[in-house]
This record gives sequence, C-alpha cells and structure tokens, in this order.
Amino acid sequence: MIGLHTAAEVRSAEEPLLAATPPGALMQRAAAGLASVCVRLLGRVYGRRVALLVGTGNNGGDALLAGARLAGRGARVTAVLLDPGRAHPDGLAALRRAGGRVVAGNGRSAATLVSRADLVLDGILGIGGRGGLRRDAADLAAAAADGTAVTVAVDVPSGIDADTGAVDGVAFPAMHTVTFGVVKVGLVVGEGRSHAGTVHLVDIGLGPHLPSATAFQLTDADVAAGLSPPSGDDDKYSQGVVGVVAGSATYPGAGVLCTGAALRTRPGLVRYAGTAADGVRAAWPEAVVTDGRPADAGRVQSWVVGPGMGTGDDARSVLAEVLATDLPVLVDADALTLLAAEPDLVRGREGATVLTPHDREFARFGTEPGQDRVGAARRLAADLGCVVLLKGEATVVADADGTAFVNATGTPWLATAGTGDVLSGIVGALLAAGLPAAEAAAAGAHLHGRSGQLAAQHGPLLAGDLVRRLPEAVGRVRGLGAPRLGDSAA
Ligand SMILES: NC(=O)C1=CN([C@@H]2O[C@H](COP(=O)(O)OP(=O)(O)OC[C@H]3O[C@@H](n4cnc5c(N)ncnc54)[C@H](OP(=O)(O)O)[C@@H]3O)[C@@H](O)[C@H]2O)[C@@H](O)CC1
Ligand SMILES: Nc1ncnc2c1ncn2[C@@H]1O[C@H](COP(=O)(O)OP(=O)(O)O)[C@@H](O)[C@H]1O
Ligand SMILES: [K+]
Repeated sequence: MIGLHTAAEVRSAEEPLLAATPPGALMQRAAAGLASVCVRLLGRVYGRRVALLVGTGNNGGDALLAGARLAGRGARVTAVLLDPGRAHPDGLAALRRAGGRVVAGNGRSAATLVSRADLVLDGILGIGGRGGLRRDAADLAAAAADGTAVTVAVDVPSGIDADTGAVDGVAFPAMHTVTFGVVKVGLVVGEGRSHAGTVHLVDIGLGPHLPSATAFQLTDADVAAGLSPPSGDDDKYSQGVVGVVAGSATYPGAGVLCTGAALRTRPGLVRYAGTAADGVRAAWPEAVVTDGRPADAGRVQSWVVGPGMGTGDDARSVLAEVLATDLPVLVDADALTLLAAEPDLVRGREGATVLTPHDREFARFGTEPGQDRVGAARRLAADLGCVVLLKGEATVVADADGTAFVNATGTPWLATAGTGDVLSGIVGALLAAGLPAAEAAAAGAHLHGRSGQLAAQHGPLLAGDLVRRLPEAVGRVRGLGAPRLGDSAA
C-alpha cells in the first residue's frame, strides 16, 4: 500500500529530519532527485531550454538548485523570479555559478520564455502555498499550458491544495510531478490528480519520522492478496455466495451486468432475486435466479441492492428486507435514493454497509461532495457508520473510522452507462468472499479500473466489455500476465 500524507504530516516529520542533517542537505537531496527526473524526461540535456518558475519559498529553492544541476550539464537555464527580492539566496547563487540566467516574472518576456522552453519547472509554491495562484504566477502557468514544453511540478503543482487536490482558480498544469518524501493526498485525487500528471516519488529520508498514514493507494499486489484462487477443499458455496437485487422487468440490463460482474469476479455462486429474472436467466445460465423476494433466493454471504430496481414501495420494502439481515450489503443507485430519505435504515446495522454513490447520489444525503472528496466521503461514512465509495475519475473509499483509499486505476472511457452496475457486482463478490468492507470496496474499484484499462486498449468500451475482461484483469492483478492459448487456469 502506498501511504498518502498531508502537508501537516510532512511538516511534523521534516522538523526532526532537518535537525539530524547538515544545513541544506535535504534540499540538495530533493534537487538531485528532481534534476535526475528532468534529465530522464529531456533525454539529451545539452543545449535544451529550461525555464524555472521560482516563488519565494523553499519550493523555489528546489527549482533553482535543480536548475543549477541542469545548467552544469549544458542546459540553457533561465529562472523567472516572481518576487526577485525574496528568491531563495543559496539557490540563486548556485544557479548563477552554473551559468544560469535570471529574469523578473512579470511582463511578456517571461511568458514568451516559458512558451518557448523545452522544459518548464514549476517551483512557485509547494506545501507552503495558500490559496490559488496570484496574477503573475497564473499568467506563467497559462503560458506553460499553451507552450510545447514538458511541464514538471516541484513537490506539488502550484495552486493545488496538497491535502485535498482542490484548485482555487488557476493551477500549474504538470505532465509530471516530482514529489519529495511522500505522496501527498492532493496529487492523486480531485483536480489535483489531473494537474499532477505522472507522480515521481523522491526519497529524502522522511520515512522514519512520519506518522502512520490514514489514506492509502492500493497496488496490484495489495489487491492480489484478496483474490486468491480456490483451493482443492473449496466448493461452489465456500468461496462466498453473492445475492443480487437489481434491474427490473422493463430494464433488465442492470441485473444482467451486476450478476455477470459478480460471477466473473468470483464464480462460485450468484443468486439473483427480482423482476429482471427472465433477462438475467437468459444472459447467465450459471446464476440461480428467482423472481421472488430476497428471502426466496436462498442463503448468501453478501447482498448487492439497487441498480435499476426503481424507487417505488416494492423497491423500498426489498431494500429494508436486505438491510435487516446481518450480512454485508452494498447499496447502489436507486437504493441510494431510497436510503437518502431514510438514512436510519443503515445506522447501527450489525453487518457492514457499503454505499457507492456518484456525485449526484452523494448530494442526496445532504451536501455536495465539493472539492475535498476524501473529506466528504469520510464525513458521510462517519455519520452513517458505513463505508462510502464515492465514484469519480479517482474513486475514493472511506471507512467510518476515517481510513481512506484513493483508487489509482481506471480510464475516462469508464464514463459510460452501466459501468457502475459492474462495480457493484465486483464489490459484492469481494464482500461475499469475506474481505473487510472498506478493503472490498477499494479492491473492487481497483479491479474495475484495471478491467476498464484492458477494455479501452483499442478504443471505447461498453459496460459489457468490462464484465468480459474481468477474468483477465484478475489474472493481471495477480501478476499472471496475459493468458496464452493452452494456459491452464491458475
Ligand atoms: N518537507 C521537506 O522536508 C522538504 C521540503 N522541501 C521543499 O520545501 C517546500 C516548502 O517550502 P516552504 O515552506 O518555504 O513553502 P513554499 O511552498 O515554497 O511556499 C511558501 C512561500 O510562498 C508564498 N505564498 C504562499 N501562498 C502563495 C500564493 N497563493 N501565491 C504566491 N505566493 C504564495 C509565501 O509567501 P507570502 O504568502 O508570505 O508572500 C511563502 O514565502 C516543499 O514543498 C518542498 O518543495 C525540500 O526543499 C526538501 C525538504
Ligand atoms: N472521467 C472518468 N474517469 C474515470 N472513471 C470514471 C469517469 N467517469 C465515471 N467513471 C467511473 O465509471 C463508473 C460510473 O458509475 P455510475 O455513474 O454509477 O454509472 P451507471 O449508473 O451508469 O452504472 C464509476 O465507477 C466511475 O468511477
Ligand atoms: K510547485
């Protein structure tokens, strides 16, 4: 798991580390790591034009010291100082010694320089930044966005909130972010994620001084741990049986997608109960199907309830029946609309409850998610005593105790009808397999994103493609590579 940290956590670790290292050593470590990423991105360094955007703090100091290293290798480096009287003195001296040039950050010539550079290094603001970019800095960020340079943010893209990813006005559009010590939460979620581009982590020795993280990103290896194959002792029941209540006679699609996703994730046994029974039976002969109520379906180890099932009295009564069990329940789509009107249905449940809203469904519980998506998910989770999976470009999962996960996989091609139904089926299967609810939700989002990436390799995807690619996604996450003809199932 990759721990995600806040600026305050970095500050608390920075103090003892600074006290234990010679003056300037940490910044040199950061600058060395930064320069080596820039060298990799540039390929050839000699003669390349590098523009440094330099603010008044240590973030600008990092950019100046890295710029000095690039100038030492023959790059034509110019520092654009936003407040010339307050630029980091040691950094400035190092750049000048290495042959770098310096200009003031206001006016057209600075913007022209940025738009003509091969690489722009953003050292305007780091974790000490407050609020959006001021006018001159915003103009330079816009010039970088319009130019053809490789854009690299130092520690965090200037103008994003390092804790939340929120952007107030304009922020630097980085293709790459070289971040120091730890990955900051704001680099992987919300608008921060799209502004940060590819994140490169440079170790500067903060690790031993850091408090434990409360937010995480899962890797394939973490998710693989919850996807172990059946053993010789297993039968169709022992892997966890999923119950699905989704779709309707008129709209069977949600039931078909959700049941298929559960089967393809953990193909022990899936039981379906609801009015899309005929459609589900036709699509998935492997499922055990009833058009009765959940209680008629037989024993299950988890329930998925909601996609496409409607919001009438029958749907409300089915939701209440499922929530009255002590089993883990995933509540999605129409069931979220019903639950928002009666949130007490989930408060104090014995079994775990996972809510999977998109933004509009989330808002029905009282407040819009806003720009702090991790904070919003945590607040709703704590209020209801549930796990909340807030969908988006970076899906966020929060547990009632505040533990959060930010998903690292996926593709914007997932923005198509029915992909949420697939996610519900995947997470339902992992809940039935016995994973703790927050981990099931986070692992399910990871797998869903991997399947989306596979399905979108050659262009647009449909929700059904996601279901089809799930076995391959499970295999890839488990490190098995693409299946070849003749491979036996692992
Ligand atoms: N953690 C570590 O161990 C290490 C950290 N390192 C580096 O240090 C960085 C943190 O440095 P930092 O504390 O000097 O703060 P930083 O982000 O440069 O900005 C503060 C300055 O910006 C200003 N300012 C604020 N808001 C503004 C705005 N909206 N628009 C314009 N200006 C604004 C504010 O001035 P004022 O508001 O007073 O005018 C203040 O002067 C960190 O991100 C990393 O890069 C590495 O060197 C290695 C070890
Ligand atoms: N721009 C995007 N980038 C990545 N993933 C996205 C994007 N937009 C939507 N998704 C993902 O697609 C799925 C859509 O779910 P949902 O809105 O419930 O769709 P539906 O109700 O049609 O099934 C979610 O998993 C969400 O995270
Ligand atoms: K920066």
